[in-house]
Amino acid sequence: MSGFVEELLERSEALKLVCDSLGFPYKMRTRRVDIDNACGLRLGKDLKAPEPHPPFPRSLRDGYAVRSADVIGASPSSPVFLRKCGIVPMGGVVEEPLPHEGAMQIFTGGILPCNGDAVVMLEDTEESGPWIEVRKSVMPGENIISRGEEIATNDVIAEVGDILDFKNIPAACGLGIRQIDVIDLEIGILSTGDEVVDISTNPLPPGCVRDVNGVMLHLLLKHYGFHSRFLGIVPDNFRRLKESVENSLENFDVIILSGGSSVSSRDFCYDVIQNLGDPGLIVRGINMKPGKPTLIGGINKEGSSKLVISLPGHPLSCSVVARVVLLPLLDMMIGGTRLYEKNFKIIKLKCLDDFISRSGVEEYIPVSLKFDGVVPVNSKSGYISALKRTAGLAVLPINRETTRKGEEIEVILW
Ligand SMILES: Nc1nc2c(c(=O)[nH]1)N[C@H]1C(S)=C(S)[C@@H](COP(=O)(O)OP(=O)(O)OC[C@H]3O[C@@H](n4cnc5c(N)ncnc54)[C@H](O)[C@@H]3O)O[C@H]1N2
Ligand code: MOO
Repeated sequence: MSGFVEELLERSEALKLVCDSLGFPYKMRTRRVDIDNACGLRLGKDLKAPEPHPPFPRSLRDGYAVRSADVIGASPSSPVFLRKCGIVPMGGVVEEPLPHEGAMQIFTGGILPCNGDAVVMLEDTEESGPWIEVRKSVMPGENIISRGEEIATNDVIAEVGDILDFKNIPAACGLGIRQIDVIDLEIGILSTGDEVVDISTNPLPPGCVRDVNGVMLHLLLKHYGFHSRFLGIVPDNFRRLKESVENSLENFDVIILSGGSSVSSRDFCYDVIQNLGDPGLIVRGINMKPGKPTLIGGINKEGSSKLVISLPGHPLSCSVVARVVLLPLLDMMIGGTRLYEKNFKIIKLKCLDDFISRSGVEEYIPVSLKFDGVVPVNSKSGYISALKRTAGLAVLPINRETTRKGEEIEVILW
């Protein structure tokens, strides 16, 4: 039994204390994967462009490559005549430079011939025998994209800790990258509680609950780019829990527990984390609602540190603490405060209803998103389906009571 907690840390104080105690950010292990298998993983090293993009100046239009100086002043009433001199083949290059007062036919995406610095669009021209009548002037660089204009060699196209997905993988592919170093972080999940049974249990014995938290944590981590392994359900027994956590720490960098973090005679997470070794328990309780019984600790072992975090058993509370405490810690572990701030985006939205809270504790209220603002989601910490109606969490600061309809509120999006 862990006894009652009088002094609770604020969430931000708790995060800082854990970072300092466990020496975040870590020098992370990485593993190399084919880019085809990288989606949904976290980048382990800054991804640098091996070549510029585009690697050559390309036309953005169908038309004629020209020297812009040759078509100064061209207009429908005063066209300029250029000599037609060949076609730029798609997927190939022309060796001959564009001569003075020459126009070379080019298609969208074609490589600009040497000496050409702009493209006149087809509709601003007329072909007449060996001549191209140009009816519009172009500026240098008009209708083209120059070599390296978007990405120069060695530009960082994604940073350590970024989730690899549809936003950055296509650019990496466009630059010829075939393999990517991703973060190699081993995360284990343990559910605790005599009443918690495997999700395959049917029918459910009276007094039992199927393990919602184990599944939720695994999927939530996956959604945010972390691979985890579910390690089973441990009964409310100090010796069994201690053994499970200690054995798991042999192979995992992070152990996430859920349940058994509160103050009853059946809650053993406190004692287990306290007895881990150095530093053991770092945070005992956070001044937030839900999430008060959150415990955070760790162990410094053979030059590397490991994190153990115990989340509240109630499923909705567990997911809220996972979002606002666990994920920030993982971000800080792999990429420091920079990555945490990048991923912990808070936006201000209009309340379409009153948000009732009490002063003295930071509250996180699940919200659903409407066209012009947010409304609180009707939920209790023991609910298991509230998340599906939840677009984010409204943050009611410690010193704030009710926020009224029409006022702005800060929201962390899922
Ligand atoms: N006297 C007090 N009682 C409670 C306090 C308190 O301050 N004083 N805090 C309450 C709060 S807040 C929370 S949150 C819970 C957290 O307690 P635990 O972390 O010890 O969680 P348990 O008691 O083990 O479980 C709570 C609840 O959640 C169910 N549960 C647990 N694990 C799972 C799982 N993997 N999947 C689905 N459901 C799970 C469990 O059966 C309980 O119903 O304590 C309050 N009490
Ligand atoms: O803190 Mo409990 O986590 O409010 O439901």
